[in-house]
Amino acid sequence: MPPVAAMGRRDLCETLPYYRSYQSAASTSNGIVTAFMFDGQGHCRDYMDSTVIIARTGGGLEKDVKSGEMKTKGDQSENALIKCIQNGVKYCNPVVVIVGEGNKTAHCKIPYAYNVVPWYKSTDLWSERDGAHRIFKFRLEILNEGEPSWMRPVGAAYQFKLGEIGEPYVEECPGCNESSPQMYLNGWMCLRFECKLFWRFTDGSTPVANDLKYDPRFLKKKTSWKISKGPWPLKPKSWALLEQDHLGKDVSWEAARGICCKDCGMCGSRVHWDFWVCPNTKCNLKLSLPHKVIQPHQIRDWLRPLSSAYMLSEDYCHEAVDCTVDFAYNYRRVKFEIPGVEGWIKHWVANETVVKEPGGPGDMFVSMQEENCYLKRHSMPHGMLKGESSCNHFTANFGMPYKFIASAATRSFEDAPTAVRSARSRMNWARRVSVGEESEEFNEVLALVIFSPTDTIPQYHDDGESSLGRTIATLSLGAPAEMTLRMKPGHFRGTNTRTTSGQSANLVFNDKEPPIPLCHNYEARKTAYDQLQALKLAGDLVGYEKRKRELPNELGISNKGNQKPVITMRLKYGDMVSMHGAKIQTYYEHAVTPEKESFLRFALTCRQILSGHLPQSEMPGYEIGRDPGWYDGGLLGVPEEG
Ligand SMILES: O=C(O)CCC(=O)C(=O)O
Ligand SMILES: [Fe+2]
Repeated sequence: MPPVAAMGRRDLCETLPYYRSYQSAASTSNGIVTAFMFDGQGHCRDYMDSTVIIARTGGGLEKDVKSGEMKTKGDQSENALIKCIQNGVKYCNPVVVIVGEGNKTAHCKIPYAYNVVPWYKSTDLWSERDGAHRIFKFRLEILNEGEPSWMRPVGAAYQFKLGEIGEPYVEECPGCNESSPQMYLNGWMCLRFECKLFWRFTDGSTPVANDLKYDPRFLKKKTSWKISKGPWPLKPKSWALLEQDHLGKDVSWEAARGICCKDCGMCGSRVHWDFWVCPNTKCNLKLSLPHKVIQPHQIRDWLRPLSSAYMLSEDYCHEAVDCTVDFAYNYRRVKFEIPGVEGWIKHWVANETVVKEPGGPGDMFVSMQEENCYLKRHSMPHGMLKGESSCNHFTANFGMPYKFIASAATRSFEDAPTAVRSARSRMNWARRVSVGEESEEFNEVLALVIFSPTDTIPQYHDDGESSLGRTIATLSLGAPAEMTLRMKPGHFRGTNTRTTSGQSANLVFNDKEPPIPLCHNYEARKTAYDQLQALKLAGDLVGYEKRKRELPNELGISNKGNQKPVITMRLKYGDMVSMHGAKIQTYYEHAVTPEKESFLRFALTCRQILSGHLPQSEMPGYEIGRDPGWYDGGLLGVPEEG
């Protein structure tokens, strides 16, 4: 059995530090290749046994229309991968090999979707011809022949040991005066692409591709390296399981990714926030993941100390956005109104009185770390990779089901951690004081963990759909993050059509909603929109469709480029953002990016899910009662002024 294996690409790439390549076969960084994957159809002269591999480098292939096979498209160039292989030969850097179940070259049983074979030496890199084109080939040789390998066929005929057949035959090229080994039994030839005698036998003839047979002296040569061990254990120790000497490291994205089972070697992504289960059903090892609780004061920015006065706003917005500020209940409230969009966005900047109140954001942050929050990376059904795919961020949903999470994974408020219940109550209070007592109560809370600035989580999205009420509120706990709002591409540019050519002739004018101020070419699009509506009203549907196709060209509408954010809010510990008005979600989208790597941030977002819109099959099996919460932010003393 392989020392390390995986059932899917996500599990593999999230677990192995030496294999982080989701698409290409080689995993490279900083001029080195750390691992090669051999999966699928190889090249006709590819070779693989338990000690030697010969392959062509990937790239430069295209699908043959007739046979469906991948064929060489043009000359391969000396790209970054070639440099990495050259470096491997030059600096004696060993590489790991991963054999996929689709491999057609290995003559052994391939147990799992992906299987790790211990270290190899990169020994040779040379050029050949494939039809009229140049290709690169390389040879790998096992680093430690004495180590048992799962690739060795049991009971197979005798296999020559490396070096047993003798040294390869070496000849000096009369064209370039360079010496090189004979690679094919058919005869010696110079395999330096630059040489005028490249790809020719000494009698001047050129090889017949399918007749070429490797010279066993070259194939089974033993390359002398002074090392016989790879630099790292093949089964990596996960960051999540190590003693942490640096607070917050156990919640870094690197620690959150995946774990290699210490018992069976199966790689598995970390799907649950607080535990890990081996995906190998014959093993099922379950590990609880240690976490050192981060106290609120440990992530405060000492350049921005908290006090019981009103804290600063570090927000900014487009000059056309109407921005007003008021001070209430210990919050500086910055209200943004976007031209043409009914509703508002309000940033509630919290002070120390709020953050430190008993049961307040400080205690909630600790509760989210100490209590069972059921946080999980939910699966993405239409992933492109082999095996399971999932979102990068950990979420948990409580109360009514919400679009991002299957109803089966939603839990009742009775099951929710204290922080989730008090967040609901706190945000219901904020809703009552800013929208009105009679507004619909929040009946759903989505908890979300964000910790890596490289992963803007969630990516630009809106929080609106027909089953949602008009108000959304979110509470930030932990490290600061930046929330940005921008107009959706289709509304900003005036077309939803995507064309690969980017030609405006193929685009269709977007008239689902009228254009609004701040969109591209507003005035002209508004006039065009009114004309289109008039055609529709007059029943001229042919004219209407024709105009929809003519307008993008006339108005210079393209489907390229992204629009800039119109509102940027720096969300700090205990801050809330409320958004009121359905059209904000129709026209605008938002994203939240954490600022500091490795430091934890939770967002608790409340929504009103209108039950009438959910099919009976998606209704939860529990009652969602009224919020029993008592929270009243008005009971806290406010800063004294004057
Ligand atoms: O991270 C946040 O503060 C907001 C998260 C969000 O946009 C959402 O849950 O829909
Ligand atoms: Fe959102």
